[in-house]
Parts: sequence; C-alpha cells; structure tokens
Amino acid sequence: MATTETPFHDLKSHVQLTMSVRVVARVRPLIKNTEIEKDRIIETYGEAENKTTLRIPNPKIASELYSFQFNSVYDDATQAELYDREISPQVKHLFKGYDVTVFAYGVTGTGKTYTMRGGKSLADRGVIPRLLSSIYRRARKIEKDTAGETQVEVQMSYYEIYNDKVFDLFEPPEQRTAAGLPIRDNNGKTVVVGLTERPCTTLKEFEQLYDQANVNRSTSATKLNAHSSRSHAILCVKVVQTTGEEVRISTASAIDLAGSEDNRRTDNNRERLVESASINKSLFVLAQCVEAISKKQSRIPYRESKMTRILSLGQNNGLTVMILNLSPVRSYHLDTLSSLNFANRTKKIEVNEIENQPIFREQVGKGKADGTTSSSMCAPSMNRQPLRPKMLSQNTHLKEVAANIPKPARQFSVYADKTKPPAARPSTQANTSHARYSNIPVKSPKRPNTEASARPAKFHRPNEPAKPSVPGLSKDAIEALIERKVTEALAERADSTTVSAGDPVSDEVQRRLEALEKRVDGQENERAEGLQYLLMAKQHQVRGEDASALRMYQLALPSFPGNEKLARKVKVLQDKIAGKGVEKARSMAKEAGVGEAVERPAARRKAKGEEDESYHEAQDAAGQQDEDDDFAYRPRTKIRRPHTTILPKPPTFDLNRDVSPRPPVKHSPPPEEPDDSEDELAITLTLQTPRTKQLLEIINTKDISQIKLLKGVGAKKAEAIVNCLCDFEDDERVTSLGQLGKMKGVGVKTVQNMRMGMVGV
Ligand SMILES: Nc1ncnc2c1ncn2[C@@H]1O[C@H](COP(=O)(O)OP(=O)(O)OP(=O)(O)O)[C@@H](O)[C@H]1O
Repeated sequence: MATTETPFHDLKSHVQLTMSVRVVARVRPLIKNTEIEKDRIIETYGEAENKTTLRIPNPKIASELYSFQFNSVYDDATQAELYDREISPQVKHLFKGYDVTVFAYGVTGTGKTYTMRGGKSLADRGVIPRLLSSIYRRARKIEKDTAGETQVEVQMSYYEIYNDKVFDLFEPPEQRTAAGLPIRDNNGKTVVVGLTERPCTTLKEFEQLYDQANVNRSTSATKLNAHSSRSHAILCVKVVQTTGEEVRISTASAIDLAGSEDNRRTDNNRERLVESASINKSLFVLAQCVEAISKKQSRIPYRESKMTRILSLGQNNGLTVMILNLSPVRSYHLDTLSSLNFANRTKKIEVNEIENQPIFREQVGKGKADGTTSSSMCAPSMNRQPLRPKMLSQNTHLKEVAANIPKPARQFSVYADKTKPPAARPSTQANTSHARYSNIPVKSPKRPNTEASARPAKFHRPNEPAKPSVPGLSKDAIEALIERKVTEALAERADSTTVSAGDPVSDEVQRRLEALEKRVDGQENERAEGLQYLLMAKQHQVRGEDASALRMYQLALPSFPGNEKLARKVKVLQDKIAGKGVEKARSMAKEAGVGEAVERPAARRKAKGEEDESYHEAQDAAGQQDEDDDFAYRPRTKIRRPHTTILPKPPTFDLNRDVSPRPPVKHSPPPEEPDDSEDELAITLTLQTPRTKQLLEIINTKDISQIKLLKGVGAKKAEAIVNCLCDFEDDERVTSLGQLGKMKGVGVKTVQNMRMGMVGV
C-alpha cells in the first residue's frame, strides 16, 4: 500500500512534534469466544481518520469518564493502517540520519507482539516486517536515483532481555552463557557487548534471520496469553549509506516489550512468576524513569534495570514512537488505566532530534563512528566481538582523560610491563588512524616510571575501607571514574579489533574488570532485589492485601537501609493491620456475645457519610505510590538514622476492661524493630479469652514450677517472671497480656508462645 503522509507528518510539523515521544494508542479488537461486546469499556473519539481521544470509565463510578489524548488513537485498525500512518513516515528520517525507535508497551495479551511482529499472512504482517520492507524499497530507490553512487547496506542484530539478562537471539538458548551479554555505556549511549550483527541484503534474507531468531525468544503459555512473551525483544536495524568516502549510519530499533502481569490472574507457576517479577520490575523502573523525567528530576533511575538502560527513553537522540497496546474489555480495567497514565507521562518526554553526522569511510573500519553515532542499543561492530578489554596504552582518548584527571586515572591505569614489551598486535583495522591508536603507554603523571611499569593498578576490594588517594576525592567519585573508564575501554574495545589471546597485561586487566563487574553487579543485584520487593509490595497494596504488602516492604528494608520513608511505610501498614485486627477481634467478640459493642473506626467513617474502606485503601495506596518513587538506593554501609516519627502503637487493654480499649497512647518508637507478631498480639489483647485468663492465673500464682511449664518458658524465664512479681504489692496482679509482655525477659513473642501453649483451654 502506498504511504499516505498526512500533514501531521510533513517535516515541518514533524520537527515540532518529535521533540516529544510520539504516543499512539492501539485498542485491539475483542478476542473471539472469550470477550464479549458488553464488556467493552474503551471508547475512542475524533475524526474518523484522525482519532486522538480515548475515554474509559472510573472503575468506582461508572458514569464518570476519564479522557486521555494521544498523538493518535486506533480502534480496530488494520496492521497496514497503523504502519502506514505511524511508522512509514519515519523511514525517510531514518535515511536522513536520524535514529528511529519504535516500541510497543502494554499489559500482557493486549497485542504488542501482534503489532510488532504480526502474523504470517501479508495483511497480518506487523510493524517490523513492514519497516524492513520500506527500508529495502527506499534503499533500492536511492541506489537507483544516484545511479549506484550511493550504496545502502542493512545489518541487523536482535536480542532479548530475559530475567534482566541480555541474550543474543541469533544464538540458540543452549549456547547462551548464564550471565548473558554485558552492557556498557559508550559516550552516553548503551551498547550490548559481543552482540552478533548480521548483514542482510534482501527482505527475504531478513525474514529468514528474523524468523529463525524468534524461535530462540522466550515465550510461554500463561493463563492470559497462550503465546506470552517472557522477555523484552529488541531488534536493531542498522542502515549504512555509503557515497564515495562519506558514510552515514542510522539505526531503527523496534522493541516488543514484555507485558506487565497481574499474577492473581495468571496462575503462574514458580518459573513464570520469576519471569513475571522480572518483567514487572523492569516495567516499574521504566515507569519510574518516565515519572522522573516528566517531573524533571535530576536522578533518573535508568540503571536500575537493563531494559531501561537500553531503552534510555529521553536520553536517546532521534525519533521515538511508543505504541500503547490496550485491551478494550473490563477485565483489564485497572491495568488499562495504569498503562494510560504511563503513556500520558511518556508523551511529555522530550527527545533531542539529532541526526547522525556522516563520517568518512576510513573511520568506519575503526568501529568508532558507527558505535557512537548510531543506535544507543546495538553493538556497533560488524562481527561478533569478544568481551576483552582494550589496552589503555593503545587508547589516546583514555590517555587524554587520564592526563586531565591524574589521580583517579591512576586507580585504573594499566602499566605495561617493561620487561615484556607488548607484542605487536595483529590488527584488523586496516585503515586505523595512528593518531587514535598509538602505542605510547599511559603513564600516571605522579608515579615513577619504574613503579608504573612493574606494578599493576591497585583496585579497592569491596571490604576494604575507602582509601581515596586524592584528598577531596571520595571513594565513590574514584569508583565512578574507574567504572567510567572501564566502560569506555570496553566499549572502545568492542568497537575495534580483537586482542591477541594470552597477552599477560590484557589478562590482568580482564581479571580486574571481571572483579569490578562482579562488585558492581553485586550492588545492582541487591538494589534490584529490593526494588523487586518494593514492586510486589505496591502490587499487593493496590489490591488491598496489606499483610502481604507489609511483608514485601519488610523484605525490601535491608536493601534500602536508613530509608525513613520506607520505614514509615512499614510502620503505617503495621498500624493499619493492627487496627484491622482489633476490629476483627471486636466483631468476633460481638458475635460471641462477649462484651459490649465498640465503636469501630470504619463504622465512624461510615457514620460520617464517608465511602467504604476499600476505597480509602485504594486512595492510600495511590498516595503512597507517589511517595515511593524516590526510594533511593543506598548502600548497606550507610548508617541507619534513628526513627524520629512519633507513631501510634497498637492499643493495649486492661484485663478488667478487656473489650473496652483504652484510647491509643502516642508512644515514641519502640527501641527494637517492630515485629510481625506484635500485630497478631494486638488482636489477642483485645479480649480476655479463657486461654488468656488461665495464663494470667498461672502467672499470678508466682509459682516457678507452674510458670516454667508454660510453652517457651524455661526455668530461667520463670524465675525472672517471679522476680518481677515479687516487686508487686501483695494484692497486685498481672491483669493483661500487655503487662506480662513488658516484664523483663518476657516480650511479645514469649507471651504469644505461652498463650498458644495453653492447649485444651
Ligand atoms: N489488533 C489485533 N487484531 C487481531 N488480533 C489481535 C490484535 N492484537 C492482538 N491480537 C490477538 O490477541 C492475542 C494476544 O496478542 P499478543 O500475543 O500480541 O499480546 P502481547 O501484548 O504481546 O502479550 P504478551 O505481553 O503476553 O506477549 C493474540 O492472539 C493476538 O493474535
């Protein structure tokens, strides 16, 4: 079908519009036999050919509609319509030197893979095959129009991010290494090191490679999608236009993100759950990045997941189109709203519209220009490059950096062993400029030559105390510099030639790089684990599963030591759960006819004409969600700050007024960490059950032999209890479990054990 270019896409308006990410919503049709018309909740508005508005009801109040506006909105659009209007117009910009990124975002089962890859029939073909078809067509046209003066080559790489690891899709799964391929920053762009790049000269060749690679992609059947993608798939198509000595390289990246999943609906098994957690985590980080960008925050958490690092939304130059895939039906209501909110923020992201400058042929061989000026996502090399460090002594760029920042550079510099002069390296860089790759070793300005040549650079070990060699430069700053230089060296390495195996200095560098990588990975894993728990906590909380949310937040605590907000959240949830427990106990008591009716907070709310509890919980969760977004990762070494907030403690109750709670007392935070069991105890404290009565009677006997028979109480504890009781006045008694718990050496857990041990009462 011929490309229709609406005025929307003429270059002038395009320049204006592509300053932001272009967001296109696509509502998929109902799925036959499983979805029905009356469950449709999305309506689209606008002129027939140019819909831009979409409405969806408020899940609480059906009559209230939320309205969202995007660059375009499609309802039941064919593959051809979507492609011709949204993607085809980008092809000419690709050939002008702009990088183009198209990615599909949406919940599982909303049509991302259908949109990007599509089906086998011509009509069903998705964005990717159509894009390639356009690229080849345009390439042939350019070659024809220039009478062969301009030659166009197309190369492709294709990889997936599965469980936060990068795998080359040109490699069958059995050949993958468990750790996957490393990614590096290269002058602000992210590259995957060691990725295969395949030249493909015709559409047929591309399709063969693409289909073959898709077999290697991780997909599985889930309850929500029979062919669910379990990974984010990234296809990079590099277009190399050569006219004489001038070479222009630009990259089209097409990304099929895995969809977020609500695991209450998936019935996922353990393996699927792990995948799902990883998918959800990376999408959560993506949402955090988008939020941080839209709020113009200085810290964008790109590094917290590989997907966000690679996507680098808002950091990559060129043109970005996001296709927001949506399901039209009610069962996706909350997920759809969440996707819409995400997309709403994404459309505000501004992207620098910078075209890749032409470079000259001799530079191409060096692998410099293509890697640093084309895609932010693809390995720049033509062939598979092993992950080997580049000798710093060969890299004048690093030398310059080292000269400017002498001390930190010394932390990383590699000192050539003078006794073994470096052997001449076999170079594949026929056109290598000698200005760039000199053999002059990098010398640390202050280190004497002898030392420099004999000793390898010193690395901090993780457990070593920080010993900054430069006053005023923190260990972190030095670490950051080291990492930057390692990254530069590796990326440069990936761009250029192979290093002869077995070179002693390279091996040494390699060993250190691996050590550094492990250390950085260790930190990232810890942070990633914490984020995963946070994500799960939020998901539970949004669903009103407070106990599970609390547990997840508690599990996240060690990864964010000293984070007051997180600690506060834990406390708030504990109090909330304790409050619910108290209510539950009261209603149980009421049902059992014990005690008088107690005014419940929820009842009070109702009496005031407020809405039901679940509404408030959802509101709380939503409010807290915003708060969470700036949980900054801090290494474990950071000193915990003492809690300063005064929070209400679960109320305690008097034996004689069991069912009439005392007004909650404001306490300073307890000295020890709050304990799950405290919440449960708050429930038991509300009532003086026969079990409690019996327990207190035993305690009040002040008889060690009887007390020590209680569960969890040995002779020592019994003695301690009796000692405490000896301080009581003659007629004074222990009247509540709370009082008992406060005795020296007793505590909440012991009381709970004692009570639980009162079997048969
Ligand atoms: N526009 C559409 N027209 C017809 N069928 C569609 C459309 N979009 C999606 N479908 C169908 O819906 C089902 C789910 O689509 P798809 O697998 O593309 O979802 P997904 O978002 O990629 O899911 P996941 O994230 O789990 O991989 C498939 O059977 C697909 O054929």
